[in-house]
Amino acid sequence: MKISGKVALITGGAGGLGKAFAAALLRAKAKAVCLVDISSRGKEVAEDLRLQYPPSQVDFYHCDVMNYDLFKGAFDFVQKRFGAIDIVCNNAGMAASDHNVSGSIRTLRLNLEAVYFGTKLGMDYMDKESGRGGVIINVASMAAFLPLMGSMCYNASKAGVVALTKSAGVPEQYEMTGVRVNALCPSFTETPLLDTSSGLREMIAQLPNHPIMSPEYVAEGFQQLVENEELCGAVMRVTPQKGIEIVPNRRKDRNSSSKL
Ligand SMILES: NC(=O)C1=CN([C@@H]2O[C@H](COP(=O)(O)OP(=O)(O)OC[C@H]3O[C@@H](n4cnc5c(N)ncnc54)[C@H](O)[C@@H]3O)[C@@H](O)[C@H]2O)C=CC1
Ligand SMILES: CCCCCC(=O)/C=C/C=C\C/C=C\C/C=C\CCCC(=O)O
Repeated sequence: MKISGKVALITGGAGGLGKAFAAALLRAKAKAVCLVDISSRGKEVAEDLRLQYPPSQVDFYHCDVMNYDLFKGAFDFVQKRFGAIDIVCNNAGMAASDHNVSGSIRTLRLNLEAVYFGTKLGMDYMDKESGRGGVIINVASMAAFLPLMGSMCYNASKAGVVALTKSAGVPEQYEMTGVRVNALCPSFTETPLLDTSSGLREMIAQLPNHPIMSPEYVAEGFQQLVENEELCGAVMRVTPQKGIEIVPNRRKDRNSSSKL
């Protein structure tokens, strides 16, 4: 998809990766980006991006994406204000250690359930019947493949996002909806999330060959998932070791006798 002139909605847009994704779209001349976030920091982030990237429009919509009705309100707001939605990025996320039961349950709800809400809403608003087609990028993590010790629910939520995205992005579905759905799986990236779990930075420092990536580098992968029309149901890894790569997809050929 050509980003120029398009309208995007990014959850967790006040955070490290969300801001970098918004900036990448704005550099590519998106018409408008709406940052959807539970943190009021989103107001300053939107103002900062607006000043950096005129004449694109940057809005902040305050909402908890774990509440379906409130999240739907964000879609209604963007649809009404700009007449269409083309790009949805389900990026809001959190982590909790296994010792923290309520935090772990909240992690599953935010990182997986809210991504389901955002994927469903993205399809409802962008499909060929009510919209003009579009693309949804769900932010998972390398933790979907290589579990981070001490955070079962974080790892499970991210593996769930990969499976959900593959299901939503099967070619048969795309033919009906005109909406591509892809997953982005970064390794450790320099954002405030790394400071929300005590001992995490020390744990990363002990991993061999695990430099922390910049959000701008991860945003290069994000932009490819948006722009490349070939990618649907795709899972992209972004790591300092192997760079930006698409995980081979065994179900790519819909005429293949094996659907596995
Ligand atoms: N930083 C890293 O090393 C990696 C991060 N990720 C994923 O990237 C995504 C973005 O994370 P970061 O930018 O790193 O973290 P961050 O903490 O900077 O940003 C997360 C944003 O989500 C927002 N948020 C939290 N709960 C919300 C809710 N209920 N409703 C709406 N917004 C909510 C926060 O206010 C924050 O602005 C997450 O899904 C995370 O799991 C994936 C791989 C690596
Ligand atoms: C190779 C896996 C890369 C995963 C990258 C990623 O998603 C990073 C997430 C950052 C923070 C949150 C994840 C889990 C933290 C929760 C608990 C860690 C407990 C640490 C401890 O001291 O036990």
